[in-house]
Amino acid sequence: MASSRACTKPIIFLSAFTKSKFSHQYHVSFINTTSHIPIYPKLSQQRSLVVNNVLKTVEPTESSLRSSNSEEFGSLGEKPTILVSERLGEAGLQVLRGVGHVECAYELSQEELCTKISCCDALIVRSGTKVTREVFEAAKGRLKVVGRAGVGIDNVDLQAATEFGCLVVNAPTANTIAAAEHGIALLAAMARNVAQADASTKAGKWQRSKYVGVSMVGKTLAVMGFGKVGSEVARRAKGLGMHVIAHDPYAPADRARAIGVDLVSFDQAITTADFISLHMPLTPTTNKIFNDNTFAKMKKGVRIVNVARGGVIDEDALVRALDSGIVAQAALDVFTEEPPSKDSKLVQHENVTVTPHLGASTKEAQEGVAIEIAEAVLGALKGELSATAVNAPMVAPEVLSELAPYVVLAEKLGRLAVQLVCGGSGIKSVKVVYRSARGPDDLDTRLLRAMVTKGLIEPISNTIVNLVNADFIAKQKGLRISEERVVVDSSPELPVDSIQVQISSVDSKFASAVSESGQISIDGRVKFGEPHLTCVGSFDVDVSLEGNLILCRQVDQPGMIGRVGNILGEQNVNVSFMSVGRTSRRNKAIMAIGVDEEPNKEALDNIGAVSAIEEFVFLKL
Ligand SMILES: NC(=O)c1ccc[n+]([C@@H]2O[C@H](COP(=O)([O-])OP(=O)(O)OC[C@H]3O[C@@H](n4cnc5c(N)ncnc54)[C@H](O)[C@@H]3O)[C@@H](O)[C@H]2O)c1
Ligand SMILES: O=C(O)[C@H](O)COP(=O)(O)O
Repeated sequence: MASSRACTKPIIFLSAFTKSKFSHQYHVSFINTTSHIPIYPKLSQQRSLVVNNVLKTVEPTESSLRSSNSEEFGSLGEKPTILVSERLGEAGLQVLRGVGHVECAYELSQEELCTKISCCDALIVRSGTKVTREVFEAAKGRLKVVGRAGVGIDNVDLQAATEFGCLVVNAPTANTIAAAEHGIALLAAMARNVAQADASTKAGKWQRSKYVGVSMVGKTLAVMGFGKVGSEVARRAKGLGMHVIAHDPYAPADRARAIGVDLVSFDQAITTADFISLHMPLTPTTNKIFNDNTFAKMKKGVRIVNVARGGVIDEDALVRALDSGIVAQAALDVFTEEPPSKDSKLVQHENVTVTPHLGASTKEAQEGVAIEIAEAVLGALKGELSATAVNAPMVAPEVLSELAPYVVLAEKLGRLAVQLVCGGSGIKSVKVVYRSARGPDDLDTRLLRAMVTKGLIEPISNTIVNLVNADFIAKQKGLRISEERVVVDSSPELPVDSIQVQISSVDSKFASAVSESGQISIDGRVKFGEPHLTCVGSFDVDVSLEGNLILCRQVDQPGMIGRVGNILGEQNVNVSFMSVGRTSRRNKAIMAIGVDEEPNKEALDNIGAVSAIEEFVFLKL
C-alpha cells in the first residue's frame, strides 16, 4: 500500500494566449491551479490604426482607463508594478496609472535595470532598452510581460523570455505611417541634398551648383520588405510617380498588385533599382544582408534609404560602396550600434544623411503606440485578450472559450497522472489521446497539451509552466509528449469527448492505474462543465476532479464505502464525491473518493489498515 503527499502551491499563472484567425487578436488568460480555474475569453479592444491608408485616432478604452480591483489581476492580488524604461506617450501612461503602480525610469544602466526588475510585473521598452537574458534571470519569475512600445523586437531576447515563461507583446501598427512618412522624407531629402544644402547655407555658403539633385519621378524604387511600413512607402512612392518594385519572400502577391507593385526576386530588385528602401525586420537571415557582395550587384549610383534596422546593412561595406560610387547616397535612420560612435565614417560621410532613429517619432504615433502597448500589457496582466503576443502560440478566442473546461481537465489529468508515478521525475514519455468527433483540423490541441505539461511538471518541480514555455520546459526536462487523435462517434458540438493521459515505462505507486498495455493510464471528460475522472487503468470510475482524491483498490464486497466514509468522517474530512468501478462482481473494485480536506496520517493509516483494501493512494488536484 502506498500514499502520495505531493505538494501543490496556490499560484495563479499566466497560461493561455489566443489569437483569432480572423481578427488577428490574441488572448492571454490566467489560470488558478488550485481552485476554480478562471479563463477570461473577452475580446480585446484593439483598434486598427491604419485603415485604407488613413491614420485613425486611438483613444483609450473605458475599460482600460477604469481603476482596477485586485481580482482583475489574478495572481498579482494587488496592483501590478509596471516599469517604463523609455519615454512613452502620456495617454499610455494614463492608461497604465489607472490600474497599476507605474515607475518611469529612463536611461537605466543594465545593472540598474536588473536591480529594479525583480520588483516588476511588467516592463515597457522601446528600441533603446536591451532586454537580455540577464534581465529575465534577475526578474526571478516575477516579470509576467514585456511590452515593446513599437514594432522591432530585436532588442528583446525572445528565447530567454520564452524560457522564463514571460510573454512579450508589441505595438505593431501605431507607428507604421510615421515610419513610412519618415522613409519618404529621407528619400526626398536625399535626392535633393536637403540636409547638406541646409548645413552649407547655414554656414554662410550659397552652393547652388554643388547641390543639384536627382528627380524621383519615373525612377525605380525597390522596397525590400513589403510589410506594413514597406507597403505604405510603396503607396506613397507611387504617388510621387515612381516605378515601384518590391522584394518580400512572404508577402501576398494580391496586396502588391492592389498597390500596383511588382513582387520580384532579391537580385532583380537590387540590380534594377535606382532607389532602394529597406523595410525588413532584423533577423539572423537579414543580418548584414546588404554587404560587399550585394552592393557589387547594384546599379552604379544607387541611393539607399534605411528606416528598418541598422543591422541589415554591413556598415563598413556601405562606406566602401559609397567611396567607390556604387552607392551614390544613403539616408539612414537606424544603425548597428545606437547611438553610433561620433567618429563613425558612415555617419560623417558627406553623401550620407542621418537621423537619430526618428521613424516612429511623431506625436500621433507615440500616443498611438503608448495606448496600444499599455492596453496589450494590461490585458496580458489581467487575463484579457492581448492582440500582439510575439512568443506564444495563437489560439482563436472562440476556440479558447470552447476549450476552457477541457483546459482545466487537461491540467488536472496531468497533475493526477504524475502523482501516480513512483519517483515522478523519471518520466520520459507521455501520450495524450484526444477522443473527439471532430477531424484533426477542427481541433487545436496546443493549449490542452500545454496544460497537461503544466500538470505533469509543476507538482514535481518548482518550475512555472505556462503556454509560453510549456514545450520548452518539457524538452528541457527530457519529457516527450506525443499526441493522438481518435475520431469517435459523439457530438461534434463538443470539441473533445475525452482526454486520456498515458505515461509509459514507469512504475506506479498505484498498480491498478496501469492499463493492460503496461502504461499508467487515466481518462477524463467534461460533464456539465466540470472535469471528471472517468477511468483509472482498466477501471471505469466517475469522480469530479476537485479538491483531493483517494483511490483505493479493494475486494468488491459490501460495506466498503461505509467503512472508508466512517474513517474520513471521524477525522472531519468531507467526502464530496464517490464512485466505484469494478472488473466484475465480487472481484476487484476501485473506489474513487473526492475529499474536500486533506486527510491526516491517522485517517490514511486507518484506510490502509482495512483488510479488504489492497492498495490506495491519496492525490492532490
Ligand atoms: N525607424 C523606425 O523608427 C521604425 C519604425 C517602425 C518600424 N521600423 C522597422 O521597420 C521594419 C518593418 O516594420 P513593419 O512594421 O513594416 O514590419 P512588418 O512585419 O509589417 O513587415 C516586415 C516585412 O519584412 C518581410 N521580410 C522578412 N524577411 C525578409 C527578407 N529576408 N527579405 C525581404 N523581406 C523580408 C516580412 O515578410 C514582412 O512582410 C522593422 O524592422 C521595424 O522594426 C522602424
Ligand atoms: O521598431 C520600431 O517600432 C521602431 O524602430 C521605433 O523604435 P522606437 O520606439 O525606439 O522609436
